[in-house]
Amino acid sequence: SEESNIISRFQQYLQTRTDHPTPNYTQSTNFLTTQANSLSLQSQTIEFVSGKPLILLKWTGTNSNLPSIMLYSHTDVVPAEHDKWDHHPFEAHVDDEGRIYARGSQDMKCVGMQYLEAVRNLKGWDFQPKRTVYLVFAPDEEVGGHDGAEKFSLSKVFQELNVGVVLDEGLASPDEHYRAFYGERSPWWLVIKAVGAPGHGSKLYDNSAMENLWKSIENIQRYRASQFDLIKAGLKADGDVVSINMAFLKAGTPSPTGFVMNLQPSEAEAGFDIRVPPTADTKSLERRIAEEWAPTSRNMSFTFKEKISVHDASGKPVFTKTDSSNPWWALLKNAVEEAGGKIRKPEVFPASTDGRFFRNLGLPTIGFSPMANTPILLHDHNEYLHKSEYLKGIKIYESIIKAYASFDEHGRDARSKDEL
Ligand SMILES: CSCC[C@H](NC=O)C(=O)O
Ligand SMILES: [Zn+2]
Ligand SMILES: [Zn+2]
Repeated sequence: SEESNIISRFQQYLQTRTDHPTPNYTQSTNFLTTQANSLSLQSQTIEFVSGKPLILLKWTGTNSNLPSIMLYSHTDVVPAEHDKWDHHPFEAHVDDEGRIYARGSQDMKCVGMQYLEAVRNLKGWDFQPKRTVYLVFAPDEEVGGHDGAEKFSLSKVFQELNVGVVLDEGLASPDEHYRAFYGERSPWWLVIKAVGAPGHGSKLYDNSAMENLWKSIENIQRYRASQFDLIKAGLKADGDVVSINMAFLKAGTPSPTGFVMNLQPSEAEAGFDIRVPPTADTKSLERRIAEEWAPTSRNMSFTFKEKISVHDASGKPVFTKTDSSNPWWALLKNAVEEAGGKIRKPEVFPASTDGRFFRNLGLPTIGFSPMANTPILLHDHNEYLHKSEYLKGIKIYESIIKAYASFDEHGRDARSKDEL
């Protein structure tokens, strides 16, 4: 039946082994270009970095002067610990309830495939887009996007697409409302290091490396709790506070049986994943890091493994407007509603997506993955998406693509008057 063909195509994509650390992009590229050919979409494979292909598909609009629509997704997925799953993460097993289990079923092979299925249906109904629609399948997102989306966003190829609006990934929603994202927090990956005099494990003295680091961790923990309390009290959403979590601790003097127990080490280090909302007071956070978390007065220093600015080149916080200055937001919301979906108030994405590279250019970019009634399982064991939600999502994209591709005002110029 038609439905089983749709599910089987999704399974085939899920079965491509694009998991890190060694994604097989040859497999995914072959699959996607076969799909593109079956839909008579022009396809191009571009390697900004050798071995990391980006697939660009084009559905030409009747009015190609209008800025185009870019339907963006990444092809790579995070690793999966096979033995901790109920079903093999790359088999795409469908259980009796209709849940499709696979790494990438939520993040975000669902979205990439739903774009294709929606285009297939629209073509079948002879829908003619006014705007050109591009489908982009990019590599490298899960490891930072520098060899995929970033190079693409800065390329001549991209410039020539004259993109007016970008759709990228969002998150599943446990309730019946879809979620959409107009911005995202920026990762600051902080490493703090303490040094101090070594000494006998029995001795109480000031200024050991461990003590110096410990004081920082205590301070960081208090700050973390203050941010988390805002969420717990219902005052702020996940994406609206600064999150900070310890990623590693590195200290101690190794011995054949573990660590030397009666020696206080002369160096100690800890790493933190900090996420900073677009409108955060970054100056005060930087001051906090330098003066409280890694003060030189306590023999400490710090470096960033990653520090993505929350600001654009002109110093303004990066986010996409969702007021009347951005017609793409209202078009999306209405299109989702017309297809029978409900959409929540737009939010700040708590982690990072490739969408940031396009938002940084000033392009309206909305993060959206149509998965309602679904637990958030991205990067988790037993990631799954229910068949019926997947199929519903295709209808949602048909509606969005129809609305976007038919919109014939010069949307890009209407986007944010104070930026022009
Ligand atoms: C700095 S790029 C990191 C990208 C990654 N994205 C999805 O999980 C994240 O950790 O948010
Ligand atoms: Zn993703
Ligand atoms: Zn991811």
